[in-house]
Amino acid sequence: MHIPITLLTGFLGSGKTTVLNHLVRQPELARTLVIVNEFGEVGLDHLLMSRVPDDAVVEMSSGCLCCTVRGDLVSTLKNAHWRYARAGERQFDRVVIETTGLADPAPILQTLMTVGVITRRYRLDGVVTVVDLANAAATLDAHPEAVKQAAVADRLLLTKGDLADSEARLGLARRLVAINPGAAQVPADHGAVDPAAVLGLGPFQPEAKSADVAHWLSAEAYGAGGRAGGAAAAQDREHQDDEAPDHAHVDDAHDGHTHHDHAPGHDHDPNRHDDRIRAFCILRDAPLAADAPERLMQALGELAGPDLLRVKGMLSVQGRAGPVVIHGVQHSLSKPVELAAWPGPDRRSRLVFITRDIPQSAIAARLGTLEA
Ligand SMILES: Nc1nc2c(ncn2[C@@H]2O[C@H](COP(=O)(O)OP(=O)(O)OP(=O)(O)O)[C@@H](O)[C@H]2O)c(=O)[nH]1
Repeated sequence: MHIPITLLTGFLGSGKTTVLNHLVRQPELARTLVIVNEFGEVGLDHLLMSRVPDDAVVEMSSGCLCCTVRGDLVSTLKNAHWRYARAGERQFDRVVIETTGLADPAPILQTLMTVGVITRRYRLDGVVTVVDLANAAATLDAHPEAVKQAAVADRLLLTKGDLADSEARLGLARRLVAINPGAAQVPADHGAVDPAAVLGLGPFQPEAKSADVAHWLSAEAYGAGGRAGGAAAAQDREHQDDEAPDHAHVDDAHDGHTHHDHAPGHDHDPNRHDDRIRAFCILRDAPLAADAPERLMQALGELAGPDLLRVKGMLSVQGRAGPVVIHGVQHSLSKPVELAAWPGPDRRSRLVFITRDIPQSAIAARLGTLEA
């Protein structure tokens, strides 16, 4: 069984360590290997995590995780089996990696998704991005990496709500919806968050209920929900060029804080990095041709690069009982995997994209006809 890895990323000083300190005290994370990237000489995070058993923390001080220590990350994960074992038995069942603030998450994700010694034993469970409500607006304006961190997230944890007024909180929630409509926004005041809100986010868990796959895809948050199949639904939808989506996909199951934000269009400042971000869903009503997954992966391979921030898809393919699931981050694409069952009656193929500067029309043209 593959060991799930959660990537905890977020803006500088946003509260990642505070979140992690809370999480590692929860019983659900009792058998978790925490890998912390330290930057500079003072192992502050390590001190803050003093209650984590020493052998569960790997401190890597050789530099920024995204650029210089991927080799360390690979060897740490490769060796973890025997290094964190007692009497020959591995002492952890999951991994959380905390990245340095403002690290570009893409190279780390690429490492986790594509390096053979990792993918043989581990699977990426989810990307959790911590967003500091007090400072995020300025951070998003100043740092394209911050926008990227929000765009690749499966879940957004909102910290420092106590330091932001309600207008600022709402404005930021809307802005994050525009960047990443599928990622639920969960408050994490002073790091307090339900482990269920950050674990089990991936689509490939054997024990997962099939409904979780739909949750993972969140196509409805991209404007693809609530419509029956049929010819009228066959057209592609793009909501993002000029408008923010209709509603935030906010995870109210785990935290009890529900915001159903209705997001109008956002201001258009050409200097804002997030104005280059587009989020859209491409739908296909009819089952796709048997070779569509391969053709799709080839087309996505040509599109893959720094501007393909995130793609997730659930495909209906002729001759397959369950949906075929794909996903990718920038340069890295997962292999298509067939799931045992559909999560519900909606059997349309759905592909959700978050891109930078790539319009839906360009993607649709590249994908071409995938139907039989
Ligand atoms: N008021 C308030 N402060 C918070 C909250 N969450 C975290 N903090 C504080 O924010 C500061 C930064 O938190 P850290 O957890 O160190 O942030 P980090 O993201 O790990 O920081 P770097 O690793 O340096 O990027 C600390 O002083 C925390 O106590 C919150 O919800 N409210």
